[in-house]
Amino acid sequence: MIVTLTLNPSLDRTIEVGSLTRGAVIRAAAAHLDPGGKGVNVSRALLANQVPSCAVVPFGGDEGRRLIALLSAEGIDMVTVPVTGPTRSNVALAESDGTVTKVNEPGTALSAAELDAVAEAVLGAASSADWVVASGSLPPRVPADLYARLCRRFARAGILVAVDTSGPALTAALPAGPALVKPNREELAEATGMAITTLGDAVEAARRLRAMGARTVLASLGADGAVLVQDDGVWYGEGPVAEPRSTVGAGDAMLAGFLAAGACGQEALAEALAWASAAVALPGSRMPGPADIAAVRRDRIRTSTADPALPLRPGG
Ligand SMILES: Nc1ncnc2c1ncn2[C@@H]1O[C@H](COP(=O)(O)OP(=O)(O)O)[C@@H](O)[C@H]1O
Ligand SMILES: O=P(O)(O)OC[C@H]1O[C@](O)(COP(=O)(O)O)[C@@H](O)[C@@H]1O
Repeated sequence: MIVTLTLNPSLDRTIEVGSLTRGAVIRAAAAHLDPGGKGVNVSRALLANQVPSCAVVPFGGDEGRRLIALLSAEGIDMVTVPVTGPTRSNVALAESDGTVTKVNEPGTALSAAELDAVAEAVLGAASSADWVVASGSLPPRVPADLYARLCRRFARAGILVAVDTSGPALTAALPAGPALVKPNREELAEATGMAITTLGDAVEAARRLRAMGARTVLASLGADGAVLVQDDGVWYGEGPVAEPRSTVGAGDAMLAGFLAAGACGQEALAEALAWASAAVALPGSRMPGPADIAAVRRDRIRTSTADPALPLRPGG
């Protein structure tokens, strides 16, 4: 069973537009409201594919009640923790060329008592877990080493921890030896101080995260795919998507697919890419189900040992 912890969940509004012009009034082509936050999305993707998961979700205010209602409607198994501050809302502007601009609110601070209540909830839920996924940003004033403390606590219980976050929370978690980290290209560059312009740079940066303590690194590279670096090898893969609809949640779908496939080796990377490609073809942050994943052309998903010279798309 896979427990997810989302300390900073969100209501995710994805607004589809033709293209963005700053200062203009733009008529949206479509809009979607989804439950969100990275760990929540991992549980949503797992549920959509009948993989047992339990989401630990702090929630507050009318926004938080709306979030819980949306998750209940999807049938998510969850442990909810009421908190004082309102749950945040994030906005993603998805352009027709596949570009997504995200505006993520910081969220509201958790009191020490609320943080203890969340920790108790995740410790309780994790008693029968194989994995705990600590995913997403930390709310304001939550200590940056929180994920590190969870990693150490669960390591003592023999529970594997996956961390998907950024900035100081990621840097602080690495020495605690997380079993798996899932940085995107920007987070990989930020954590290592490297410029990531080729696949070789991504592999080297992932190797540096392993040297800092992570056991397995699944680094996602947007449209360029992903690279997997672990004890027994380095693999690269990509899953082209003919018409990208929304990339919001793609990384979370990737992480869910990787865990669902055993979190090790080339086959798990291929499955992760299939889940991510399926997510990108869906609107908003809708998580792909078996039919969406089956529709992904597996012949177009190529995994191989990494070619360091392969250039990545500019910017990324
Ligand atoms: N434009 C795209 N075309 C095809 N696949 C994509 C695209 N954007 C993202 N993906 C897939 O989703 C995965 C995660 O996307 P990425 O943006 O790297 O992570 P995150 O969502 O965590 O920031 C990528 O590794 C890739 O497999
Ligand atoms: O697009 P990604 O990186 O997979 O993350 C999707 C989720 O992350 C969020 O953007 C929140 O990210 P943060 O927790 O890092 O602020 C949610 O709005 C969304 O549900």
